[in-house]
Amino acid sequence: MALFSKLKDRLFKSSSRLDEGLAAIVADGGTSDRTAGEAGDSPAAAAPQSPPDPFPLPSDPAPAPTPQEVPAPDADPAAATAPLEIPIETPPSAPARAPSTGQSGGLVGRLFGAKSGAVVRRELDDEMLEQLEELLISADMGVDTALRVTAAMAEGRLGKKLSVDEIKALMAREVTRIMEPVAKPMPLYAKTPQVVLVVGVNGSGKTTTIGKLALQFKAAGKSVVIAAGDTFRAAAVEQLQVWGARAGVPVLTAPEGSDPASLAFDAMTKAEAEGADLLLIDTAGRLQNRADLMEELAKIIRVIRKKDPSAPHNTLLVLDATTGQNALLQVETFRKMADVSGLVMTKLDGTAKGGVLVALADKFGLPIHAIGVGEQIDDLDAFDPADFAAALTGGTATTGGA
Ligand SMILES: Nc1nc2c(ncn2[C@@H]2O[C@H](COP(=O)(O)OP(=O)(O)OP(=O)(O)O)[C@@H](O)[C@H]2O)c(=O)[nH]1
Repeated sequence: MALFSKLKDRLFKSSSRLDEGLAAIVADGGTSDRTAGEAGDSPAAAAPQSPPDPFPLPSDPAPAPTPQEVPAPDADPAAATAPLEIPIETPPSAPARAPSTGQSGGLVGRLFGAKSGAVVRRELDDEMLEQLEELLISADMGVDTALRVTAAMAEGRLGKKLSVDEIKALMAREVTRIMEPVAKPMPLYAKTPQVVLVVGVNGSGKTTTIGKLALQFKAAGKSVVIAAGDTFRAAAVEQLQVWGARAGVPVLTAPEGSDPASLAFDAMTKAEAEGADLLLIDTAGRLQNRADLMEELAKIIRVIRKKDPSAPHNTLLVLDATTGQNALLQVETFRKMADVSGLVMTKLDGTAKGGVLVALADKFGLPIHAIGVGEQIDDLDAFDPADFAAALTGGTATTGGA
């Protein structure tokens, strides 16, 4: 399945929450404008059961995101940050999903002109802005970011009448603006082996993400080695072996309970000897005992620097999007333990908390290298801000500068 359609389908929960909330906000004090050329009196025309797909995709499957080479003299940075070129047409003024109440003449039906062929618009005032803020906070965007987004939406528009679709498009544009600077694939360096330390709390999706990354790097022609650094949990090591086998990448393990730093050192030696391009090191994620974990990570870093003072070249923090605002705390905590260089957000499929990505981008500005949109090995996508914003808001894919 191509990237955007997957994201659009799977971020359904976030966008449906925003859809419903926006419909209610606009209905609260909005008035109908009958507009020429919009839905007519026929219920079939007014409340389409299958609205045209606002984001048609090319028939060819999209290629797996290709990691960016750094330094890459001929590389086009724009192409690198948006590895998938998906043509997006401007959708007609239809909601992303057919409003289920459209035929009943209920709230959403009225909004989308089910009976009257009219579009409901509401004047943008302070009260409406407050309601929009609350809606964004409920989608886990956080107070500060929600305020910033609504303030930008209001700029020059106070007193104007806006429809649900117009608000969605504005919202998507502001979200895109915030997200564009952080959409960066994980850089690849000329020096090998490139050491990638993968950190994050247990259950965030580290193992799965390492398997997915290994497959993508391998598909890009890189030789990859994985080190199972959570040596205290046999189950974690076994899982990583399963993912290594799926990706066709060797997984180096050490006896249960042995020193993870010593495994990391051995893995470096082996990766060097084998001329591997990348070494992905899994780590434990027991935040319950923060001091131990901090010491363990510090030791791994100390030891691999004996082999290569510039390592680790990337420290990826894997965050579970379903944890919502807690992801912000995890970033703060892991930044104290390691020099986090980028994020991978997992479980964006089926969460109503996708807004936390916007809060993360706004607060920390750390690159988002990839997003997990499912449990299968190919469910790791490059992060595309406009597609994300459209999927989150149910609005129109657009660029921040638009
Ligand atoms: N839906 C969905 N599930 C995911 C995604 N990424 C990981 N998971 C699931 O999340 C659960 C935990 O993933 P793991 O990769 O084992 O997480 P971990 O951080 O390695 O956890 P520990 O092994 O406990 O340290 C598994 O059931 C995965 O299938 C994703 O993008 N989407």
